[in-house]
Amino acid sequence: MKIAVFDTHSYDRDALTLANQQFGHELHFFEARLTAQTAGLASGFEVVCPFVNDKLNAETLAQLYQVGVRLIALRAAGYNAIDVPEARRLGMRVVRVPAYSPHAVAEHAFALLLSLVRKTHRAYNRVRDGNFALDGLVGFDLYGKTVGVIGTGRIGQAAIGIARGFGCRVLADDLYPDTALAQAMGFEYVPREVLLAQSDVVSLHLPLTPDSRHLINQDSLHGMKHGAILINTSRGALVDTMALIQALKSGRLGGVGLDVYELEEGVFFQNLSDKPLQDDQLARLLTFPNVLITSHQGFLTREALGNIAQTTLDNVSAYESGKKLENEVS
Ligand SMILES: NC(=O)c1ccc[n+]([C@@H]2O[C@H](COP(=O)([O-])OP(=O)(O)OC[C@H]3O[C@@H](n4cnc5c(N)ncnc54)[C@H](O)[C@@H]3O)[C@@H](O)[C@H]2O)c1
Repeated sequence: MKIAVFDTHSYDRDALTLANQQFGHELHFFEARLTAQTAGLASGFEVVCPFVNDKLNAETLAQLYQVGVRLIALRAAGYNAIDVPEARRLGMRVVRVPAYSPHAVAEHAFALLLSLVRKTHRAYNRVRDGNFALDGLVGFDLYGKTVGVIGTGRIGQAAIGIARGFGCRVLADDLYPDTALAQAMGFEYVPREVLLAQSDVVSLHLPLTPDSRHLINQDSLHGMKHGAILINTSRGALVDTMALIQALKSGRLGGVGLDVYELEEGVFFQNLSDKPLQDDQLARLLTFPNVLITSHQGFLTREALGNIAQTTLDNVSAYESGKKLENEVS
């Protein structure tokens, strides 16, 4: 099938082109993000392939429908940027890649955590500047500490496995606790307030939904242990950024690792290095020495990119041959 791939970067093109040798679809790559303004580029395509921050709201969907698009093959897991009920109302189907490498994201969460705990992001710059002093670089052992994991799905479970490997006690919270899993992996489900109050590290691994928006807010931040570290590799809007900045200013939090950010759309995935940063909240976050931000790269491993490409093209082939769409968003 002819597929219009939006928001394409070199790593998407490489992975999709390689995987497509086995499928034989006709791939057209557009660098533009998919919006109401760019939806016209999909004219003549029955399938569009957007990425995680492409905003498929009612306006964009109407434009896509008008130019003949009938399948949205999202090459990501989280579909919070797509108005799925509206797509269904128009008669368009939405497929996604529910799992591609939970380890990629969980390992990235720990990359952020370990850097913050041992201050390697600061040590790296110091040593390169010829400063070999250690003052201000005192960290702490992860061994024996308590890690709180919110969301015990695929990525949460991978994160729990890593935390257990470090010798951490793990507390967890999920809408649907799996006690057999907890027993097998050696962790404990507790009410969220208890998790926040007892954890030295809190890591978020749940989807963004109307219920989970600003789950970490002024109240929950006050309920966290003094000096705790917060890691968010899930979705930016799980955290109220203004409240986070206040908690950092007051010194309550020991560190924050973010791979996602509430207002990342239009900033993350772009090279804006020759322009003044327009987002004052992001600029403020970047001033804290104990904040480490990456630009939504949790998924960016060779394994994950290969799996994303494979499942995306497989989803399109299933649609083309009228098979059941296993990865349809309902
Ligand atoms: N940084 C990245 O590159 C990247 C890549 C992939 C996924 N993600 C994010 O990670 C999230 C988790 O992915 P996953 O594959 O583990 O998903 P999953 O569906 O396997 O697990 C999510 C878990 O969260 C739980 N949950 C849902 N709402 C909750 C709530 N309000 N409170 C407590 N628990 C709740 C669910 O019951 C489920 O167990 C995705 O939704 C996505 O936003 C980020």
